[in-house]
Amino acid sequence: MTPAPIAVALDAPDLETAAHWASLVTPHVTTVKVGLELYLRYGPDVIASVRGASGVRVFLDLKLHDIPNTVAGAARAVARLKPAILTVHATGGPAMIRAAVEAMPNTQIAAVTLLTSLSEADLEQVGVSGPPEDAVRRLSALAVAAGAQALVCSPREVAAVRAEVGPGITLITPGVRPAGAASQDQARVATPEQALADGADLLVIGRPITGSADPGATAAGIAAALRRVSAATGRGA
Ligand SMILES: O=c1ccn([C@@H]2O[C@H](COP(=O)(O)O)[C@@H](O)[C@H]2O)c(=O)[nH]1
Repeated sequence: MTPAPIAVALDAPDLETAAHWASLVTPHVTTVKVGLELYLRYGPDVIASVRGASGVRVFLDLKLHDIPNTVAGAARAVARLKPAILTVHATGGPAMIRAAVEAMPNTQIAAVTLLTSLSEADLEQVGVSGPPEDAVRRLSALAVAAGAQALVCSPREVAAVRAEVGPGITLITPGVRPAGAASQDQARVATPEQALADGADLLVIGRPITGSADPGATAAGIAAALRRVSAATGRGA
């Protein structure tokens, strides 16, 4: 069975757990994601541990956000780890995004638009007023113009972003929750089926898989649901 376009977020407290989750889900998904919790605790060695023998694609979600020179240096520092994807914040601006792109020619630089944990009210508090979709579209256009090959947005905005940037850009959506699952600290969410049908290329899913009794079986179940959407719509999977 072809693995589904899912990046499982390995937000684990220790390396053994992360590597175990990775081994359980890799038959069913294309990608595993290493974020701040694991990377800051274990450093670069974590990448080889989760990549394991399967050689699964690793998405390094460091969400870099600093002046261009510093981001370029940070990107060069992780380039040897050969992540498939590295995140930077779109609000770092075009020069910062371009610095990351130029520093990592063999990695997709994904610009995070607005964190999926932020509600419209939260966004208002940090000075982003109006529908989140408007700011997400604007940041997407800016990031793509600066060279980003991928964008991170919520599944609620993915159709609008696709309309904005066209077919050539990889759209990555965290904030994915199977029907009936708790949204936890995510604010702008949709189901895996909806995210794929609306144009997402890669669905980031963490706790609904890793917090389940059987992460391998849960990943397999979501992958099967995505294949059904794909068969019906011709999208992804
Ligand atoms: O806007 C964003 C950007 C990144 N993330 C990351 O995705 C996962 C989501 O995990 P869940 O357990 O499925 O909520 C997590 O690693 C975040 O750091 C995001 O959620 N939103």
